[in-house]
Amino acid sequence: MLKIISGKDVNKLDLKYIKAKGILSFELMEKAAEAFCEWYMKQFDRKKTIAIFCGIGNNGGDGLAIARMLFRQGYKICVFLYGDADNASSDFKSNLRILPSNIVTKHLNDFDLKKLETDIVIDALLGVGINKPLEGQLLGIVQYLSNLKAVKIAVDVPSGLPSDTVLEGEAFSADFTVSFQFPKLSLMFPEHGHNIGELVILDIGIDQSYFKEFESKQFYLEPEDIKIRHKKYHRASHKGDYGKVMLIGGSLGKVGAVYMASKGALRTGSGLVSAFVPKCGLNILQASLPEVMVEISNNEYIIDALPENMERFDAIGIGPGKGTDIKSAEVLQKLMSRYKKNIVIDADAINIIAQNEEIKDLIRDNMILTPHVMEFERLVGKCIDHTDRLKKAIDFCAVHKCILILKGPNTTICMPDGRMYFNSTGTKYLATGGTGDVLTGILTSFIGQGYSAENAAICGVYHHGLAGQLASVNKLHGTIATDIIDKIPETFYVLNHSAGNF
Ligand SMILES: NC(=O)C1=CN([C@@H]2O[C@H](COP(=O)(O)OP(=O)(O)OC[C@H]3O[C@@H](n4cnc5c(N)ncnc54)[C@H](O)[C@@H]3O)[C@@H](O)[C@H]2O)[C@H](O)CC1
Ligand SMILES: [K+]
Repeated sequence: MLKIISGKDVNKLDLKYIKAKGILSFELMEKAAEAFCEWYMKQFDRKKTIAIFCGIGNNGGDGLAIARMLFRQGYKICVFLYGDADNASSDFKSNLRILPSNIVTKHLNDFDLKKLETDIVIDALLGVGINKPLEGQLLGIVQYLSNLKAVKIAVDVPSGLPSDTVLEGEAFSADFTVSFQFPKLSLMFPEHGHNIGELVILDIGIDQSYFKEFESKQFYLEPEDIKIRHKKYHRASHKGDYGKVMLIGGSLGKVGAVYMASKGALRTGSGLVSAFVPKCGLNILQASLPEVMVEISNNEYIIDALPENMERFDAIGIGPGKGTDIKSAEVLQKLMSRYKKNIVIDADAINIIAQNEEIKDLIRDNMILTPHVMEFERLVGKCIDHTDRLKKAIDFCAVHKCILILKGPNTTICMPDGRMYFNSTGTKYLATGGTGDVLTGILTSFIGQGYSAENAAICGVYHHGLAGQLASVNKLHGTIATDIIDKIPETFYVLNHSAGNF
């Protein structure tokens, strides 16, 4: 798990580390540049021309070190400087001194960017040291480079993006953002999706123990965090050990949602999965998913009653395809007040809660809510931006003592005590109908298998994102929710047979 600290603390963190290790800050910059080059060389061949844009701070220093290292590996490099080198950081100056003299180096004051021809742009103009929005010449440069037909890579953060808050004005638009040691908080914000591109986090060796003194309850999930939470089963485990769960949902035309949630639960490993649907869902589910036991409500088209003897189940997921009519609302209210084990609340069940304060008051510590951004704002009101959204999410959890999973890029698990876990798996291809239903099934399954609600949320979100990644490898924008379900089992295999991030 990587602690996400403020960009303002990065300098302090570096100092602490270099002091403890007895190394120079220059050497830490070398490590960062080496990590970047190792990643870069795996992605791009030597034929591609590279233009590296360097400011005069340490981000620019990284850029110069990267230029030197890639040049020595036979890559075609041109360096562009911005700012007065006399005022540069000392590690920038050291790197400029040792920049091989046969690297073409130009100052942006003396170069007409329209003449630039390059395959790759590396942006090392500004990092976490930004102290005001971009303006003037620098803004013009960033705008020009953002629109260039080239592969664009941002070092640490896209230049112009503040590390912890929402962007004011403009920032570099990257295809890849390669951030050092931990993702800066703003890289988690949906508002910055088009600035960040694909996010890569590189370890530069600063151990988590150095992060202890920096106040933060925000974390970025890593594969190890999931593996240590997995329950171990033995050779004589029986289906009772894998849990008995129920998924409640569906209405006329939306029975597929319960199908996906139920199949998601089965593929996550539940021992027994039951679905509770309106009558119209019975034949559909029995025919399409014979592994699921189907129970029906009295009404043909909507859920108008609760299943008998709900305590049979180890966990219940409710919401997918359910509808928001009054009868459904009553059913939800009864479930939330009577069922004492864990409940996963999704989709229309969240929409019902958003419209009914009395039901909202029933949210308790045994519940996990899984809204996407729009559902969340229905629940808490319009949010100004993602900073506001995250604050409201944490306040919501503190008041109701529940877990809230805010779905989106870097889906965020918010805990009642203020902790936030940002997911590191997932893909833009998950943004398609039904994927939320799959998550409900996965979460309900994990809880049914005996995971704590917290561990179920962490593992569930991670596996769901990874299944999305695996499913979309060849299908890209054609990936659909049922493809993701089919990849769930493989996520356990992939996770257990690999090291590092995905
Ligand atoms: N542990 C790590 O992650 C490491 C990170 N490294 C890199 O260092 C930068 C941060 O470097 P810093 O010198 O603190 O700041 P910057 O390079 O981002 O910029 C400072 C520079 O820019 C001027 N400035 C600020 N805002 C503006 C603006 N809007 N317009 C123009 N100029 C601006 C400011 O006055 C300074 O002169 C981090 O991101 C990493 O890339 C290290 O390599 C080591 C390890
Ligand atoms: K940058």
